[in-house]
Amino acid sequence: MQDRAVLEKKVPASSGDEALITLDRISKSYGSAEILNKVSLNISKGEFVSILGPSGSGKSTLFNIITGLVPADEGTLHVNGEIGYMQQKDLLLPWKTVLDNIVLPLDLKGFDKKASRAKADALIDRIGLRGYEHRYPSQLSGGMKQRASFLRTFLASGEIMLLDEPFGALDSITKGKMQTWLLEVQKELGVTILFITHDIEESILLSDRIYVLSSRPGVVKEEISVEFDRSNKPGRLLNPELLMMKEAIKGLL
Ligand SMILES: Nc1ncnc2c1ncn2[C@@H]1O[C@H](COP(=O)(O)OP(=O)(O)OP(=O)(O)O)[C@@H](O)[C@H]1O
Repeated sequence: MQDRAVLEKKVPASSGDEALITLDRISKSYGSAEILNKVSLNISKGEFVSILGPSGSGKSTLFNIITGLVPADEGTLHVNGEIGYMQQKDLLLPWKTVLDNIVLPLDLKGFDKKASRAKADALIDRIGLRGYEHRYPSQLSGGMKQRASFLRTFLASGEIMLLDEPFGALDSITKGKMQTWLLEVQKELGVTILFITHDIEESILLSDRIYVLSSRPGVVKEEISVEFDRSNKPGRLLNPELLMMKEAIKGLL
């Protein structure tokens, strides 16, 4: 008999490099289409891990399984902490102000409105939106909207963030700025990030580890550790070993 996927939630531990998410041989099909085949991966506290794969390799399906939105057919899943899921689009509500959008999940959970707003306000400077908190999403640039969406996800979850191609729709200059910003903010807030991308360079720039997923069905082809200085972003991309890594990853996809 096949194992059913199990979602197990435990109380998060305060320290150590324990695994926050562990997937063991997760498989998923839609009808006769096999989307994921025995995908195993893990992410420990404080890590930045990317799932890199071509369009249609099942990356978003994997996130939907981790968050419990979609059941897996086979395999086991352990989640140790609160997960926040930021999807490709910012999904800000156009009729609410930036601040009201950011605190929306807290309002929905029934938290004290004043306290939630104070909590968000304390982080508005950090996401570079001071002066914009009472504006509407249509008055913000693409990068600003993604930063607002990031803070909303962070406040709602706080510990493990699943980011599904958050910079996919941004121009390359804004994307570069957002990548630098994300690394800084991850360090400051101490969050663990699982990140979806189909951009090889982006995965090398941001990640501690990369899982390379093949297409049809999604299979983990390689797990790569990126052991380079992440504080020096431009230097990272010019590092000859990283250029070789980029070429090697290209060969896998
Ligand atoms: N609910 C569903 N029913 C049927 N097929 C689905 C469903 N959700 C996803 N699929 C199919 O599963 C495959 C993988 O989709 P998924 O969105 O997970 O890939 P992805 O790697 O995230 O792609 P992209 O990079 O384009 O977002 C696609 O072929 C998609 O059409």
